[in-house]
Amino acid sequence: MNAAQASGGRLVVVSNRVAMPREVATGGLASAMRAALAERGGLWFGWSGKVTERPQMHRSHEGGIDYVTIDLDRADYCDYYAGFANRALWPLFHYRPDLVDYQRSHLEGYLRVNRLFAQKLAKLLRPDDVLWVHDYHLIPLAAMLRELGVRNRIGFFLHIPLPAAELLIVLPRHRELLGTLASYDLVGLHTVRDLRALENYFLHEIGGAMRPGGRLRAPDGRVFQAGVFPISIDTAAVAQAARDSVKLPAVQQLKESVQDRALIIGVDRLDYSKGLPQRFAAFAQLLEETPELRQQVIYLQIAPPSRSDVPEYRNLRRELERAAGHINGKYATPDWVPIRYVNQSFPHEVLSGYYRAARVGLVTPLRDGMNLVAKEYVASQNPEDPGVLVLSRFAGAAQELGDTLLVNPADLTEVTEALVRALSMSLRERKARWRAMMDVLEKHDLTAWRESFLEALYATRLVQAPSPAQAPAAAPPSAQSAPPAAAPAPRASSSQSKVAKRPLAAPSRRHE
Ligand SMILES: O=P(O)(O)OC[C@H]1O[C@H](O[C@H]2O[C@H](CO)[C@@H](O)[C@H](O)[C@H]2O)[C@H](O)[C@@H](O)[C@@H]1O
Ligand SMILES: O=c1ccn([C@@H]2O[C@H](COP(=O)(O)OP(=O)(O)O)[C@@H](O)[C@H]2O)c(=O)[nH]1
Repeated sequence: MNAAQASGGRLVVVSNRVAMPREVATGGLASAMRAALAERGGLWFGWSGKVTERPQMHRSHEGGIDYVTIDLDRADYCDYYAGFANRALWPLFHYRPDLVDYQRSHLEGYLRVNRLFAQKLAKLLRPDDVLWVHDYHLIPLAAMLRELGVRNRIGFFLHIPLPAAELLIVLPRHRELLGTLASYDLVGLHTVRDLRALENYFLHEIGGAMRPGGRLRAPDGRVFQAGVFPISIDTAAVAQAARDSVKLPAVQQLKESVQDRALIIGVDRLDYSKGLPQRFAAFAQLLEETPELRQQVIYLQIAPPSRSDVPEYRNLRRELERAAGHINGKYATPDWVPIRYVNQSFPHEVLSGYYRAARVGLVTPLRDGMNLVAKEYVASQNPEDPGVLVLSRFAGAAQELGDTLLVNPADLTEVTEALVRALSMSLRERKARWRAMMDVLEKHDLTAWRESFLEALYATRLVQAPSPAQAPAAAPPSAQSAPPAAAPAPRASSSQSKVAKRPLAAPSRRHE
């Protein structure tokens, strides 16, 4: 039993995306948290995925998990999700400042929805609950909960990359927004590179200071812990699902249609961060430069549409349709089509069978927080005849899966050469590389990720204070920015603080 279980407190997960039972969860965060909560039970709070005129709150209980979700009205959805989160934060954090479309109204909507989440959630909390907030949609949530008097332990995990400070400062009001990270007890990131970016930003842009043990002190004295926690998959379950997948008609049909050709597979949300145009171009280059492979390979790209209300995503879809049509038109023969481009999502069981049927897993994002598909591909392989992963060095997964073929996705020739190498790799080398990566994934699986994060969250402080269920509705001012009890820190003088005095706040919208 770990510290979190020993406490007896509920785990309360808060994320924009909630994977409801029986829904296909296309997105790493949703699939990972569903598995984590299924193991331990708890409450999952977030957006229902619905956009309605009259937003409602929905409650249900299944498989040991309480689900509480809220709808968004059109304005909130547009400003918060399709606006600030996915047109400002997402492109910037994925090193695409050229795609950032910052609008003040979007930021206001983002703050409005965070405040709405804080108000609804605060009423549901118990004193010993441990909160785990996820991702870039909800950066200021802890600060807003603290304003409402919530003193519970709150951890935050960023699922996407944290870019260098030079990029973060492009965001208007970045100090006010990112400074609120100090209201968490623990901030987790996927890689050491992300952690260094956070430390560097806090030191040089916020005016914070490093404290012993990987803690950071904000200018107002708040201290929080920061650490690296690479997310993972339920390795044993994925491997078992892949073994069982032979029975699935969908998997049998794919294998029959491929016959004895080599299958290359890609599985990605239709997102510009995933490097799909470059990947299609690399595959075209492979066919052009290696004519002997024509007829011998099939590239299956599964790409469920994502964030279609954001123009860049719609443009990408059109671009890929054109590219796939062009490549197939040029190289296809009456009995062979080189690219199978599928804008549909599949359940995990089917995907694991598809991964196992593929000689090559092609995962070439331009930037990616982690990329769980890379890990799922490895875990799904047949140990006696494993396929080869070709992986972008800019995916967080590359930090752990160094035994794969690492490529720079912008270098089409490098990707093409890696594909040739993967397709011709000896069984002996494939087995050796696969075993090394599987050792990593068996040790660092989803349970290990969750436990290490929660252990670290528990270690941040020892004293619990009452939650709003017991505390007055509005906490006294002194409680609002108190540093963690086990980590008291001197308060900086107000002149030292680079964080703007005006708090990030927006009028809250009525919500029924
Ligand atoms: O919720 P959506 O807007 O439909 O997007 C799906 C998710 O995409 C992102 O996933 C990230 O989390 C993965 C797990 O840590 C990680 O492997 C991947 O690299 C990230 O891109 C996003 O961060 C989630 O919030 C979304 O739910
Ligand atoms: O048709 C699909 C496509 C993707 N996924 C899942 O969606 C997640 C994608 O996570 P990843 O970290 O690779 O990228 P993200 O989409 O979160 O950026 C993985 O668990 C995939 O198995 C799925 O279940 N069905």
